[in-house]
Amino acid sequence: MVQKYYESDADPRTLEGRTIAVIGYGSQGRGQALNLRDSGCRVVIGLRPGGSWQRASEDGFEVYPVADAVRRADVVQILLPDETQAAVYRTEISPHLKENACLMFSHGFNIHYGQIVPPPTVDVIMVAPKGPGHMVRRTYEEGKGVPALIAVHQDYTGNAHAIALAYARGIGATRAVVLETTFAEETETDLFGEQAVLCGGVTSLIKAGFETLVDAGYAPEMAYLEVLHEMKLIVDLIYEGGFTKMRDSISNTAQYGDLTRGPRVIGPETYAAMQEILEEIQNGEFAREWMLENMVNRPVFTALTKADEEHLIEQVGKEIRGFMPQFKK
Ligand SMILES: NC(=O)c1ccc[n+]([C@@H]2O[C@H](COP(=O)([O-])OP(=O)(O)OC[C@H]3O[C@@H](n4cnc5c(N)ncnc54)[C@H](O)[C@@H]3O)[C@@H](O)[C@H]2O)c1
Ligand SMILES: CC(C)(O)[C@@H](O)C(=O)O
Ligand SMILES: [Mg+2]
Ligand SMILES: [Mg+2]
Repeated sequence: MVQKYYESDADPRTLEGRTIAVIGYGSQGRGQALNLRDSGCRVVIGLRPGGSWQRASEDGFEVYPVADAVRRADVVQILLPDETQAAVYRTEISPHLKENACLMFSHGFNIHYGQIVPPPTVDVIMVAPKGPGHMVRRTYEEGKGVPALIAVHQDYTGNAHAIALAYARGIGATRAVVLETTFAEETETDLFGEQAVLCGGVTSLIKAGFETLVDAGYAPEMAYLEVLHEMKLIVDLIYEGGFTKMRDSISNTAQYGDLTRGPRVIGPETYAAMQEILEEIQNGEFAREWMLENMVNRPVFTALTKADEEHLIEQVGKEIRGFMPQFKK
């Protein structure tokens, strides 16, 4: 069984007197930094001038160029985009890391695929929230937490595990649950989850349902409510109580259709595709493709993003959400 940790397993005193430099102030950087500060930790932010700098200052943080933040820090949490971490690490982080410092990640990509090789004189750990950064913050503000994974890649000081647990507590994760893992397991399962199920799988499923209804002559607004808007309401029930709770809430007609038709949509072809996607992650092919895509200025990433932004479902969604009070800021 996987090792699980809760609030009482983490000692917040482990981080007392230590300065945490959060490098990057985007989705995870902002969420984690604000939670850590509210949990009593000393946090500074490392950034390049521009974009997020002003936001971090407005939120009341001391913001420094990356190298200066690293020089001040006992714990360096790298929350830059995965594809820029190695370059920034080489030029602005590695030369300034203190001996005995703790280098941290929220995703194992750069360590697992050998893009960053830290010196032996630092701890290397991961605290990876299992949720988007905005939810890491929102859930903490509600007094709850988003679960996280922790892993130790290198334990130079003998303190690496205690720091990971204390950090996980600082961002609110021990209010939910923290699981022990390895960099390899986190990297491979995280990439698989986002590609095949959470992001790639779900958006492709929604799009396929929407296009099928619209192509058959049904109103796009109807199709939107049916396959996108209601998705959240159904998933909320699954989230709260598994398939059983969701099926308790839907009609018997829906449940019979679910049980008999679902496997026709996600059939052997999908299982085979999932297997292939997992193998590309395990053998490094996806990582290589993503790194090369970045070297040539991301033509595929940009074109596919634009095509989806222009999809009818996005236009209809924007209009429909505009009428609904729950989406008004
Ligand atoms: N987005 C998520 O919810 C999520 C969830 C779990 C793990 N992660 C991991 O967290 C890490 C951060 O991802 P993110 O989605 O929060 O990133 P992001 O793109 O939202 O934010 C990146 C931040 O880094 C800054 N930045 C970019 N290039 C920089 C440079 N050269 N120098 C200095 N600052 C620079 C940006 O201004 C921004 O503040 C990644 O390892 C990712 O895999 C993300
Ligand atoms: C939020 C996700 C998808 O779970 C994360 O893994 C990411 O890469 O953004
Ligand atoms: Mg993830
Ligand atoms: Mg991910």
